[in-house]
Amino acid sequence: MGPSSVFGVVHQEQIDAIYDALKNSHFVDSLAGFSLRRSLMRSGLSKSILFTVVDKLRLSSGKYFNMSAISFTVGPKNCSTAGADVSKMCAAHHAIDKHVKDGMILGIGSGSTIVYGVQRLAQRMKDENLSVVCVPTSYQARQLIIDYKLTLGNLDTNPKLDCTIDGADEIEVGTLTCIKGGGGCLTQEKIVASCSEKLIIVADGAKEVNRLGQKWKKGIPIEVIPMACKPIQQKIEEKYGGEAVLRMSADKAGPLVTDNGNFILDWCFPDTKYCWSSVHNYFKQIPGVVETGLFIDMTDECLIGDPQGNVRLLKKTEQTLEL
Ligand SMILES: O=C[C@H](O)[C@H](O)[C@H](O)COP(=O)(O)O
Repeated sequence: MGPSSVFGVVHQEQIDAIYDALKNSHFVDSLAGFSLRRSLMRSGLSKSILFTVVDKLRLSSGKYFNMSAISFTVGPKNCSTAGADVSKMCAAHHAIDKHVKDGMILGIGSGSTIVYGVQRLAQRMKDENLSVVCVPTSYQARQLIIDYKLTLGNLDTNPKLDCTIDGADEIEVGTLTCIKGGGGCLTQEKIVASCSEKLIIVADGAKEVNRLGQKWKKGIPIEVIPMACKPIQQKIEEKYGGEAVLRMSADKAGPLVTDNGNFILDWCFPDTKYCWSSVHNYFKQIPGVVETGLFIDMTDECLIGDPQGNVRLLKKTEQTLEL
């Protein structure tokens, strides 16, 4: 156990891990500004850890840091997540800096990575007095837009978007085909992306694979109308094998209900050699299937962050296989 501070017990190992992950990162330069107190309210970390890390960063760089960005960098109990979250943050910051321009209609994706993007956008809006309309892809995204006082749009008033920035669960290098929906959001994400000039995916390196399914073992999310769930399950398993599992809610008894009032089947596929467009088309023609989490030929570029604060650009280099 580490030394005590006015805020309680300080866990030295956790502090060192967070500090090491942050100190050489390029985004440290962009962290100035937000009020310490407001940011602490959002933080999952203890005050002792946050204050100690920020003091170390402040001393080593002579800058004042945005605590909200730092507070989202690690989980409160497990500092091994620091690397992945620094990677997500760098990718999301880079995407906002590179793609967001004044006057834009921007789609805001869902998940944990996009939170960093919204934070960066809020900062840019303030610093540069930008005017950007944000169209959400989920209830979570809508709430983020409201919380960060961004301008909330929708597809009725803004049916054409300049760009959408979103996360992904797995990305196939070469084709940039993605699996999305691990957090239960996929249908609205796909609708908004389909209305956008560009779809930019932001992620950490753990999501990159040569073939879908190499790392993501939770299956392809498929949003279904609840009363059609059982027959859809059977049809999928008969056609392709594997198991289509009804996703259960973590905090309520029973199935997870999506933002659209539907269920999700996670199809855990037995192989990695599929023609994904055929699989997607087969699923889509089953009555009751609303959408699949396969994003094929939609992504324009992926920005992949690493724990050192570098961001790599992935472009599409291969055609998607067609039957
Ligand atoms: O349902 C969730 C969305 O498709 C997310 O964009 C995806 O799961 C990636 O989320 P995260 O950024 O948390 O890895």
